[in-house]
Amino acid sequence: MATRVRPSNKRCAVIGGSGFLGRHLVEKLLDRGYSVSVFDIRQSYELSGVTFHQGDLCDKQALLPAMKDVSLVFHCASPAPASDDRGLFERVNIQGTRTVIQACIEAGVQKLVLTSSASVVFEGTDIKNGREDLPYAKKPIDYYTETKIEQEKLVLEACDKEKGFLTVAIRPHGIFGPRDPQLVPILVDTARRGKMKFIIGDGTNLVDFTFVENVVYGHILAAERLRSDSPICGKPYHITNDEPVRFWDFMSEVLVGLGYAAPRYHLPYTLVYGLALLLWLLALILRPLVSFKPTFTPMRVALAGTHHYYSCDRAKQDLGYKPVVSLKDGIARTVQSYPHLRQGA
Ligand SMILES: NC(=O)C1=CN([C@@H]2O[C@H](COP(=O)(O)OP(=O)(O)OC[C@H]3O[C@@H](n4cnc5c(N)ncnc54)[C@H](OP(=O)(O)O)[C@@H]3O)[C@@H](O)[C@H]2O)C=CC1
Ligand SMILES: CC(C)CCC[C@@H](C)[C@H]1CC[C@H]2C3=C(CC[C@]12C)[C@@]1(C)CCC(=O)C[C@@H]1CC3
Repeated sequence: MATRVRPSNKRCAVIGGSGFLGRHLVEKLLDRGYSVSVFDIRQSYELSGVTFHQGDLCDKQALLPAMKDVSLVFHCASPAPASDDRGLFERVNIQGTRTVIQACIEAGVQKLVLTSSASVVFEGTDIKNGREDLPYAKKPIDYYTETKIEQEKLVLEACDKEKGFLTVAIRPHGIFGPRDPQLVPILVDTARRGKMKFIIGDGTNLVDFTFVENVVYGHILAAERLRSDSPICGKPYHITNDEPVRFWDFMSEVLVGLGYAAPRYHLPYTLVYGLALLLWLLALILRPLVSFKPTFTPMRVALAGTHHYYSCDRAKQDLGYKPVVSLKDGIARTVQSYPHLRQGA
């Protein structure tokens, strides 16, 4: 009888390992002595100790070789939230996640850690110190969020202690840090086009921004604590910097750090949201004729003008989580890492 190689505890796969969070996770896993197999639609770097498998996660046959002899899988791939391609989100986040689960089970993987999002409970209105028991958004703000909800449900429902397949979901919020492709680049692009002069609302809304290394730490703690006798099986966990900050203070600190002026003039939230909605509708109607992408989408306006911060007490209690990098240090390291985005560069 052929003996099955028992997957090594220190061998894992990162789906989405070429992306912003994925690559930081891979680097930390290597530091901690793991050998890593990366599965991604693109290969963005080379690193010793990492085996790359390029492919679409919707393709089980492509996934299986990346999971060979692997006991632990991190799934942090998703189309970019800025896309408005509903079909793509459904195919990758929902069908693709089903395929990931099937491939894990077929390959004998024991643990699956999903990168979900705290936004799965956000409907565009204030959330203050939201806990994990808030209901999923009934009216998600976009297709990205809609499909992240389904994705999280699929992964958590697949947790099966009897079969030895354990799952957990990490819900980060507003990840930032070196190599982030969206938050700082979008902010700087908006500033360079002279559109970062206005504060939406009164500017006092509190938001979580989470330094990427804290998000990575939360993932690794969850993976290492995931055992059939632990309380974390099949549960979601908020991972934040645990330092809610005024949205506009955070934006101003990054902008000023990079040499741009901080926004100063206030605009009423409802006015900007209404205009963003109108523009979004216009873009939809005119899509067959002209294609334009408004800067202030309803989703961005909602994120910029409301409170949305989350409690990470559950992660502190069950995972022993505590942020490893403060917001102040995270911002300083982020600003330093973008010399090419400085004013005048
Ligand atoms: N950034 C944030 O603020 C937050 C992110 N998250 C979640 O964290 C995770 C990582 O996000 P982030 O690192 O910012 O995103 P990135 O876009 O940087 O990384 C995602 C990676 O997945 C790849 N990918 C996309 N589709 C497929 C596919 N079909 N098959 C294989 N690989 C694919 C992407 O390739 P390509 O770039 O070519 O599409 C990219 O390399 C996501 O699940 C996201 O939902 C949650 C909360 C906040
Ligand atoms: C144009 C400006 C008013 C705002 C520019 C900054 C935004 C690009 C970012 C501010 C909050 C960010 C955020 C996300 C993406 C980038 C921002 C909108 C997410 C939607 C990314 C994916 C998630 O799961 C949730 C994030 C919430 C915060």
